[in-house]
Amino acid sequence: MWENLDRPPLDGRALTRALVDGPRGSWSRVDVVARTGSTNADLLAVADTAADRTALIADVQDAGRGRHSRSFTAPARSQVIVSALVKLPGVPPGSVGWLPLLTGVAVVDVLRTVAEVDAVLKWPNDVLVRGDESSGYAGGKVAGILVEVASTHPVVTAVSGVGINVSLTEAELPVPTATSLQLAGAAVIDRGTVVRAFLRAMGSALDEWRESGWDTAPIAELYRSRCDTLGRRVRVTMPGDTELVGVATDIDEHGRVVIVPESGDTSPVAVSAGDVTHLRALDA
Ligand SMILES: O=C(O)CCCC[C@@H]1SC[C@@H]2NC(=O)N[C@@H]21
Repeated sequence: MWENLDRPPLDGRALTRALVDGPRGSWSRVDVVARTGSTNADLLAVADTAADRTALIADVQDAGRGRHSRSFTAPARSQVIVSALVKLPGVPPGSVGWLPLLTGVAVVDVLRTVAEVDAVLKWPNDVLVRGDESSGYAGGKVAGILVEVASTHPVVTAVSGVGINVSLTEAELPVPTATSLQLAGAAVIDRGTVVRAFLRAMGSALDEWRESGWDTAPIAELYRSRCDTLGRRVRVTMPGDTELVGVATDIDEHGRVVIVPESGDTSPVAVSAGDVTHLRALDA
């Protein structure tokens, strides 16, 4: 299944032309490669010397990396695979954690406006398409984001990697809780169109963040209004496999999700890392 290259390739030249230089949200360099192991790993390897705003798009990725050391794989040419190397001179070290959330907002906005699907965020940065009872479509995770920090001195340098499921069929989904733009009935399932819109949106968001003097409050506001975790009953599995069940009430000023536990000590807990599962509300 993985070696089947029947799906159309990306037009690398057109992407580079459209994204390098020009107005707001542009990139210093955009490379499109036919095949690689991991676009995140490739950019991390050149992080010291590469320019700020270097993007790497892969037509096919063989060893994609996911959060918590998981793998991220799919059939050839069925996903948008893109990583962005950014340098954030003068950003307070504690604010770097907003980069994945800023990336998530850019992905959601592009999926809503270009693909016209009902995209939302599950904290911290899984992108879901909401289900639709009337059509029987169950929804699911359509995109994942992995931010890896290359260095913090002298300049914070990080790679933000995004994988979007574009044309996977039901049988090709890696897990039953995943979905793809095609399965969601998206208006656009052309990978070039989606990745181009994403890099423009991400570039503009980075411009605005830098111009604000790395103010995180506007990102927090954008993030909260797109975050489907808020107000829900959730289970959070934290590093070390400790679990917390309660209601997610806020995203705090550090980007942490605030949970009010439903049993034991019910004081709010701010969680900085973990896997969230959206649960059904308890019966009244
Ligand atoms: O959901 C997750 O666990 C995050 C997945 C992130 C996958 C992307 S695909 C482009 C970039 N290169 C990688 O190796 N990983 C990220």
